[in-house]
Amino acid sequence: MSRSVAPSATSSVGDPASPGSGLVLQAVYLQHGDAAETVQALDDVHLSVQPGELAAVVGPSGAGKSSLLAVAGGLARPDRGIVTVAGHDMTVASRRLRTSLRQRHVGFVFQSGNLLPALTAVDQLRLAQRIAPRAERAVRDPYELLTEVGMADKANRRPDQLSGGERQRVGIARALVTEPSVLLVDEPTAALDRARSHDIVQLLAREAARRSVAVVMVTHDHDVLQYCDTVYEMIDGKLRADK
Ligand SMILES: Nc1ncnc2c1ncn2[C@@H]1O[C@H](COP(=O)(O)OP(=O)(O)OP(=O)(O)O)[C@@H](O)[C@H]1O
Repeated sequence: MSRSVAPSATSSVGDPASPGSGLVLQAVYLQHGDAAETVQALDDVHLSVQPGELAAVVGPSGAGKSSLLAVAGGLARPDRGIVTVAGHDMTVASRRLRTSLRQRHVGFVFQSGNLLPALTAVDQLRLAQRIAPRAERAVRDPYELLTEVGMADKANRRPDQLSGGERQRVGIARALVTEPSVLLVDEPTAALDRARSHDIVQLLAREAARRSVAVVMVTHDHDVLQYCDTVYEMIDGKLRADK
């Protein structure tokens, strides 16, 4: 199965908002810059990603994809609009409350895994558990998760003893260890060859479905879109759906 990205006529996409589950963005605007020069990074963005769904976002450099992830994860506050994660408002004024909501409900996976060099794979997961809010700490057995992502036999290796694809697997397991409702994934295949890229995105699709996590993946890799439930294209801050 292969999919192509065909922009729709409007920038309003996704199923109707369903507060209480997954990720919902409604009429979200975000500007960067100052009075002298401003960039409309997000321009009336609507998006709804259900639990268990893997949604891909493609688009040219500077289109607003990272801004979308930042707003979805509560790292940035939009100028206008609504962002909810598992029914929780991520646009709340207090930075402290946003941080707490992010720790409880959002997981991030970065381009290169973003692992700590000195820690073994299993310790990366243990540390994530330790710094999570109390309620999320003991929810998953790190070894069980590493087994699930195919890394059981390398649980005691440090990042420099792992391949790029293996580091990415550990990064995914680490993001899932606190059982987030939403997983935000930035270019997970950028450093991988074709076969490893397919493995990683298939793993994301499987984990999204198995754990009922709403996953948003930013990617330039059109080759892996076949594993995604939905594909969106971002251009000049506007999000459009794949037909
Ligand atoms: N802190 C900032 N100050 C000013 N402009 C910014 C800032 N951050 C991002 N921008 C601008 O906002 C727009 C969207 O940037 P963003 O990083 O979201 O794009 P992107 O689609 O993720 O790009 P890439 O694929 O290159 O990572 C770009 O025009 C960028 O130059």
